[in-house]
Amino acid sequence: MTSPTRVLVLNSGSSSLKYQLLDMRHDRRLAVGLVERIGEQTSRLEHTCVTSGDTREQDGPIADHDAALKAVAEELSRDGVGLDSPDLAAIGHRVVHGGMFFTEPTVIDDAVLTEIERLIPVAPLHNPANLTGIRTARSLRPDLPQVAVFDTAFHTTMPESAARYALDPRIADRYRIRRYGFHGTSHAYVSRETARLLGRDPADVNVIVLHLGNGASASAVRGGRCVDTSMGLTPLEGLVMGTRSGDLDPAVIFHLERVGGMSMDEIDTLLNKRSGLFGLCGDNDMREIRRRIDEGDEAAALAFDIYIHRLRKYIGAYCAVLGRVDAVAFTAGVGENAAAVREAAIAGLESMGLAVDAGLNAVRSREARLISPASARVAVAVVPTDEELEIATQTYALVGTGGKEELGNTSE
Ligand SMILES: Nc1ncnc2c1ncn2[C@@H]1O[C@H](COP(=O)(O)OP(=O)(O)O)[C@@H](O)[C@H]1O
Ligand SMILES: CC(=O)OP(=O)(O)O
Ligand SMILES: [Mg+2]
Repeated sequence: MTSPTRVLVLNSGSSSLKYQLLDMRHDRRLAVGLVERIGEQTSRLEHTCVTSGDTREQDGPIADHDAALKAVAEELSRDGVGLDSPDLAAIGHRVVHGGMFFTEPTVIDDAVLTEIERLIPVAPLHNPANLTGIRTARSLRPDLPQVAVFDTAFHTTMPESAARYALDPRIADRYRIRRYGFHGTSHAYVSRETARLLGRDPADVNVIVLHLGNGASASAVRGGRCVDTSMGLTPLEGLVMGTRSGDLDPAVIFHLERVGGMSMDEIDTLLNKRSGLFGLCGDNDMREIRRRIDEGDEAAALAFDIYIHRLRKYIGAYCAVLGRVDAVAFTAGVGENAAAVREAAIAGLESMGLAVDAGLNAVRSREARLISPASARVAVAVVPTDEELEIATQTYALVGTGGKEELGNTSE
């Protein structure tokens, strides 16, 4: 019997589940989909069978990630590519926090699950959802290798000068407090694709990657290795995000507790879920914010300005960290789609070799593309991320043909 060549990738977010089924041997996507607003009354599943081009939608409450994955499994079965298929080689899971321990994609066993669980306090929005996805997938196919691909892994190359906070190392080490960074799968993929777009070897290229989704982070990548990134111990540090504050004076927390009378849990919820763009203006979707700005809404305009100001500070900082910058790459929901964000982030930076061509910036496309004028010293690019493809590639490299025997896989 020929070896199975398909990989199912699960990217569980705090309230969403994105998934893709890929055939790695033939380099083909078979199915893609998304479950949104998990846990609310208005959940929605959108499933596309790529081979037939059919899209099916399902509206109605989906209680948790367990129910979401079971609904996805049913959709895949309807297309004849269910989880019971002998063609499935593995399931690859995005796991947000891998701490110090996981620097590589890892086949999941009970010990790995325990370690991911132990990291919940430093990724409270993400690791619980990732764990539910893994447990449900294991219950549906206990015989199949399940692989964890960690958001933190790409950032483990950061030098100590960037990874450490200015804290007494005895305290930092005891509590494993350091800057881990997140969205690493995306930063790795996008920095490599940017080099490819420039027709250069990733080892020779220095890139600033701006991953601007609901969560947002920037990274400085020198020759394919991360040397700094904006998220820290948890995904709260750095840029202004959809609902997260990003950087603030840590004394704000003391002040809210001592003067505002808030509990630590209330402050945690405030900073993670009710801050950022949402906290500033009541909306976390950049499309809605731009629409409100066009109607003259001042709160939306100020939220946009604060978002852009922080982003520009990180671009400047990472120019200094890298010394020589070859490209700035915009990616994820906002970075790929919001031309106004890209324009405002780069405006007036000609002295740093950065500029955006208005015509190129206005083009809408799913392809990686340059948006800087031909004369610019530094390339500015839009490079769509594909965390699922990257997770599938890493998963298949670990358990696909060759690795299978070693793992003692008995899926046939
Ligand atoms: N056409 C668009 N214009 C501006 N912003 C967009 C557009 N499409 C999506 N976005 C932004 O992208 C965000 C989602 O990005 P995404 O990378 O999918 O985030 P996540 O993976 O964190 O859920 C939305 O909240 C919205 O702000
Ligand atoms: C780590 C993180 O912030 O992830 P997301 O953008 O999916 O919330
Ligand atoms: Mg994302």
